[in-house]
Amino acid sequence: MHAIVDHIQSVDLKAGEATRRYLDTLTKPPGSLGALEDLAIQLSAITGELKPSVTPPAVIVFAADHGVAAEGVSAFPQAVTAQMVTNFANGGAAINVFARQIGAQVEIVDVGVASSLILPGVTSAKVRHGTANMVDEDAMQSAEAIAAINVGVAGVERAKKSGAKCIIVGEMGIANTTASSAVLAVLTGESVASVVGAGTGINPQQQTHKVAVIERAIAARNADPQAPLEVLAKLGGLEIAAMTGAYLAAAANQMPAIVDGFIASVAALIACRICPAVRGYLIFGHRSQEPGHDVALKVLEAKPLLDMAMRLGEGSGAALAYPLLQAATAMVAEMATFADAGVSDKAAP
Ligand SMILES: Cc1cc2ncn([C@H]3O[C@H](COP(=O)(O)O)[C@@H](O)[C@H]3O)c2cc1C
Ligand SMILES: O=C(O)c1cccnc1
Repeated sequence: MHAIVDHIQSVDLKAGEATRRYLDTLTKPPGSLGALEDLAIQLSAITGELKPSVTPPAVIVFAADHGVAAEGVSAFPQAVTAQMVTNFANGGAAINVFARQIGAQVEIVDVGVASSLILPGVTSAKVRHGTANMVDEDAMQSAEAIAAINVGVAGVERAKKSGAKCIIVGEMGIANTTASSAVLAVLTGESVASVVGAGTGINPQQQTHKVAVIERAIAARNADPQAPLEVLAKLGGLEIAAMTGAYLAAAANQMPAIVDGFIASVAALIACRICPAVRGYLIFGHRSQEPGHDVALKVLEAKPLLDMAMRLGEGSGAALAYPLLQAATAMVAEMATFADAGVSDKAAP
């Protein structure tokens, strides 16, 4: 992990500025393409290029289980994680559909599913068979968290090698909104009640129980809020760690990463706490309905591209936002300038 962090440089603000100036030479009133222009500027800052390409994108879904599922914090049983991994491998999940729509390759990585099932089409990188129940003991050891981060780094490096120009990471792990809420509450100092939501669809009574479980775990683990790796190891998850590693690797390789919903944003926050320069490489795809997402977006000073009232995960909201990145790059690459098209520029005052 330390090796990858050493490779991360801040985004190239000069390249972004050059694109900002170029955008004003294109045949449109200055600034009229709004947030799409900001996106084009950010993509230039990330890649250092005036006319970068974000095609093809790659989707990597990290799957892992959570010991805290035993506390009854999800509407679904733990077995669903492994069952969904099979569904991903068969191409039947929402993320498979959206990935096909945007021409993305999909890699499914088992970084810590509890079951021992080995499936064709699933990359086996199991660090351990799910985390421990964070109410009783640390979710994982620091070395395991680092190993899971490295699984995420390796995933992005494989995607880059196969030609990917944009990274979308997703997750599957029953009870991972519980782990993410715990991590977020500790890292931000916000109350547990303000970050907890319904996840897969628990009722208000179950939600009160979920808050109590997280509060007990936070008190028992006593993680240092200034130590992101410690917070991740004690209260997080293996797939969350892998996503953190993926964002670090995207930044180290000057690749744009589209962040999905709540869980992805918590992983992104951990990456930014480990290395603040990562932030410039992140594009936030959508606003999830999970209430903690707004808290995470606020501390990351992020404005998501879409607001679709979604609360799925898997990378689904990031995949839906991807065509906007394509539009931003096509705008820069293909629009005529005032000079080229013989269109009169703004009248001099
Ligand atoms: C069939 C199914 C498919 C999913 N795909 C993503 N999630 C999402 O729901 C889970 C988090 O919610 P909680 O903390 O309440 O368990 C994660 O696996 C997340 O990716 C799913 C959940 C289910 C049930
Ligand atoms: O926004 C998310 O990432 C999310 C929300 C609910 C359940 N699973 C994921």
